Amino acid sequence: MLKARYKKLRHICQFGRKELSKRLAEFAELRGWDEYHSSRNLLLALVGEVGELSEIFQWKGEVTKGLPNWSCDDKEHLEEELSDVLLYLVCLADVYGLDLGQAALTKIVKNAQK
Ligand SMILES: Nc1ccn([C@H]2C[C@H](O)[C@@H](COP(=O)(O)OP(=O)(O)OP(=O)(O)O)O2)c(=O)n1
Repeated sequence: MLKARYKKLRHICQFGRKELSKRLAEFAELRGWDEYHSSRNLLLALVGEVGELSEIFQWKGEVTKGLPNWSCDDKEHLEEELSDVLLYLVCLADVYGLDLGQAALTKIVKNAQK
């Protein structure tokens, strides 16, 4: 049961990661940004986006799970910043030739064994 669920999750992760990687690679190629997507640049861009994500919560105090009091615009902004972090993370893993979805699933298994 658990094995089947893990297999399904792995399949979904792989599909999602491949789709993201493919679209990101197409986008970068179209704009001629390939040469800028070095490990260093992507890492700095990732940190920058984590900063932008943090700014959303800066000085606001704790938020309620599910963000029931947030406006649609604020939630959309949050979605965008979270996505930017994810996209740079996927780009970075692609530069290293790593399967991030698989690595994350493996890490979850390792965490559970600790
Ligand atoms: N060389 C680049 C530059 C950007 N992007 C993509 C990845 C992110 O999803 C998004 C980040 O774009 P911006 O740096 O313009 O950041 P924001 O979208 O957050 O804009 P702003 O900082 O104006 O809110 O664009 C990319 O793949 N490669």
